[in-house]
Amino acid sequence: MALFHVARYSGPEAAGAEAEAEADGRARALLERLRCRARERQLQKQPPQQEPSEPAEAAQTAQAAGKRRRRPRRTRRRKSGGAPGSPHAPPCKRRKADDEDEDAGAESREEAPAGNSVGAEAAGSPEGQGGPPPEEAPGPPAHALVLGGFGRSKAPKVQPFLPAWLAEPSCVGKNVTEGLVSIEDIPEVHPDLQKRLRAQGISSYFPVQAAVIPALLESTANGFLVSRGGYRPSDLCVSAPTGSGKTLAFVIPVVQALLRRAVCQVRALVVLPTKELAQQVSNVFSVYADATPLRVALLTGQKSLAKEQESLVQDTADGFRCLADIVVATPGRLVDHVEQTPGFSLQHLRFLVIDEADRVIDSMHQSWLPRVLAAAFPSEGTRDPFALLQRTQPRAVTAASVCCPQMPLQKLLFSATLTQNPEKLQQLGLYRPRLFSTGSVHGGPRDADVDGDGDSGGKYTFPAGLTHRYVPCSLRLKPLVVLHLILEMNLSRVLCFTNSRENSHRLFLLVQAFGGVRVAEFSSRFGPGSRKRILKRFQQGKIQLLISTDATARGIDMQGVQLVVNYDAPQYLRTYVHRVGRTARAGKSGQAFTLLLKVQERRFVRMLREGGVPGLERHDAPSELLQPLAPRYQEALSQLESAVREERKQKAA
Ligand SMILES: Nc1ncnc2c1ncn2[C@@H]1O[C@H](COP(=O)(O)OP(=O)(O)OP(=O)(O)O)[C@@H](O)[C@H]1O
Repeated sequence: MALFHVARYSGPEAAGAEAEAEADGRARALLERLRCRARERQLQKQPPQQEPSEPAEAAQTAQAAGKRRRRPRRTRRRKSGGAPGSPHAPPCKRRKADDEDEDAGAESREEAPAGNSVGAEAAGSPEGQGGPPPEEAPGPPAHALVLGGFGRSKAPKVQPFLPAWLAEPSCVGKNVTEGLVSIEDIPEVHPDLQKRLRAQGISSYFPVQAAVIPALLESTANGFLVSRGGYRPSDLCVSAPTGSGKTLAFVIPVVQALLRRAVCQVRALVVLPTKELAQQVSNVFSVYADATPLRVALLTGQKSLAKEQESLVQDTADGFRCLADIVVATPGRLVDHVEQTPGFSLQHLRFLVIDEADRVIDSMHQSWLPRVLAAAFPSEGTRDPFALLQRTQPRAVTAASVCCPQMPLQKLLFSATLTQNPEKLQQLGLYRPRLFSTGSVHGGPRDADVDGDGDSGGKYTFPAGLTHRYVPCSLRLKPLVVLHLILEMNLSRVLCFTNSRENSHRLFLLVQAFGGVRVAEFSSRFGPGSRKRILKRFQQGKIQLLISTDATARGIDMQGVQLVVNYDAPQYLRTYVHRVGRTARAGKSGQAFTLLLKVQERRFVRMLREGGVPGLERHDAPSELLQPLAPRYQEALSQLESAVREERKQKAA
């Protein structure tokens, strides 16, 4: 079968003759079509029983008419675009011309229906004079689908169809300084924990805590086994801004629920994406579990596997004894223990908390969750037949399934940028999930380009005390602008993000060579111990400018960060949300500056506008203000060069 039709160009005369013949043919076809139509109309007027053979004939005629009706379009196309392969029409242009022609045709068809054009042409024909006026020409049958208008009409935006639990979340207040609920107003919280909260300087709950804590406590009101009404508790998803107190929203109810436990078993597992975050959350658990019999274990790889194993299980004469009620872990290290630690059991797990859940979902390819679930729900063969609680995967409720008590495993997901993509959430196997969210039902940025994963599903909520600015500048002047901002504003705690550890290191060397700023860098170049020390020194105010990769962008709670500088603009909104969220935490104010090259400006401004950033201001760094720093900067640049050369030599040696 030929894929292309090649028409040979046979000179202007031939082309003219061909055009004439074509025009003639078109006129004949049109005439024939009008005749057919007139015949059809006549037939319609006559009762069918008078002419038994007519339907078939009419069908044939209609078919013929249909065939003929298609012909003019083909000729028109040939006429306007030239023959395929013709030198007058290069292939790609021709296709465009075809499209335009088709579009225009479609549009004209919509504006002036087929009947009209026929009518116009029929005005000059004998049948046309005798026939009904064009507007009386029968249109397509009511049930027929009329295609067309693809070109110009604006396609309506496709709204994602969300399941009810995502479409109708329980709304949580956005602003942590408004709608606070005093500690006494949630009497369900254990008095000892209330005392602890007050000792930490907390007198009221932030909105997300006031919403989530009672909901979680309700699901454990009847003990570990079932929630109110005897049903399995719902899994919870919580989406609230950075610094809005999500950590306490799960720490308080988990600690309270476990207070009643008789035997030490791993009953709460908290999974976080980085070591630093896991350490931070473990510290918070320790504060609230301190005066209780509950024990917290941290599994991140900061200590050796053997040391971590010692904190988890004890090998006794009667068998293994569990030493931890709450385990806080990073996914990789958790899997190591599931596979290599004898006696480490997750069969009594009651809570699985996934903090920074969207990031953890992104790392689902590491398949840590199936392994954890396999350990939590043992298969038939590996189940202890004498265990009091026989645990099975959640399934349809039947008389048989409720006859013996089951320890439910409740999943709790937290993030400032929780995915709204039902398909991604489905990977977690959530049971009757419930969403707590500060945002409206998300329908904003298409995750794909704003977030890179196509799933934020909407605009994000930012801390109310955060101001967003961008500084247009050239690549050469970026470091100078950072120095200018710090020195001009006289800031004591600034966090500066770059997109790579190389960029962080170079900027660090440059600022160090410039002098006058207490600077440090933070990236995967350093081991866990050094990283911990750097963060501590930053917390203590010993470091004025911390230059970091995205390793500190998520979840890290550092007190008193006044300014976040995006030295390298983040590619995705989700990254921006977390980076700038290191300031303006817990109702405080803070500033975020993003340095933008000319080529980045448009996309970035659009991304933030679509992402729900409340007012992005432009901040110019005029050259007269940068000028006084220039000589020192030039000197620092030459020092940087020699420092880099030196480092290369050392690496090569
Ligand atoms: N009710 C409260 N009153 C006062 N401060 C609080 C309260 N709850 C939490 N905080 C403080 O607010 C800060 C931020 O809390 P937290 O780290 O839990 O925020 P987050 O929502 O998890 O932020 P991120 O999304 O960045 O991880 C912490 O320093 C915490 O001690």
